[in-house]
Amino acid sequence: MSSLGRLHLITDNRPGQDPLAVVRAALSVARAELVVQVRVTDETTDRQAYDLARRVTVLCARYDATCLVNDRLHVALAVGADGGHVGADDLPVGAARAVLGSAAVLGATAREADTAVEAVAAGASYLGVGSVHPTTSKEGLPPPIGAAGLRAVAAAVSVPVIAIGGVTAADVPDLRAAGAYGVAVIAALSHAADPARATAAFVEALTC
Ligand SMILES: Cc1ncc(COP(=O)(O)OP(=O)(O)O)c(N)n1
Ligand SMILES: Cc1nc(C(=O)O)sc1CCOP(=O)(O)O
Ligand SMILES: [Mg+2]
Repeated sequence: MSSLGRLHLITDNRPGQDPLAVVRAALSVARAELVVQVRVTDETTDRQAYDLARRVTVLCARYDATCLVNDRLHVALAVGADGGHVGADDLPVGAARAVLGSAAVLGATAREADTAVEAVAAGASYLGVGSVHPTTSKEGLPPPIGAAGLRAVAAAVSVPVIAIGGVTAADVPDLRAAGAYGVAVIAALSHAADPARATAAFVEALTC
């Protein structure tokens, strides 16, 4: 069985957000079960992304948690992160694998079985699959694929499938039943009144 964490916290560094506070709270509860994916806005400079990713990498190391960097693989390499995540507008999966090396964790976004199989063949070690539900955290996405779409992708691959898009802790049982290994969230943790408590609800649902 894969040792990849089942709860993926994707950072939100939009104005008014405090990504490091959310990461600290989530790590204190989920510990090594947490994967933090450092995702920054397009307006964020590489220097700012580097500073955030460096801090997150240090925090994750204290808990033996995994730190990934979204899109900006040079930042992942520069801070010594565990790997990265790429989608359709980023480096192709094979190129990303070549950049990160064979030992890195490499996630790829997939919405259908055929692209999922291609991504795994090109070197993806897990897949981010969605959006399973409507989300307010990313614009311009195709319609949600639901649990049925997730099931079709999960049945086609043997790497961990991480469900993404409008996921709450209450959704976890259905998503696991559809083949999800874990979930990736922004709002459910970053916009929670109590991120530590919200993390605990996810951990319980993912590990029971
Ligand atoms: C776990 C996970 N799944 C999917 C995505 C989306 O990646 P991408 O399609 O490249 O979109 P951006 O996040 O870069 O806007 C993800 N980041 N993580
Ligand atoms: C970054 C991202 N990618 C998605 C995809 O479907 O590819 S959905 C998404 C946003 C997920 O945030 P929330 O948990 O707040 O819905
Ligand atoms: Mg991307």
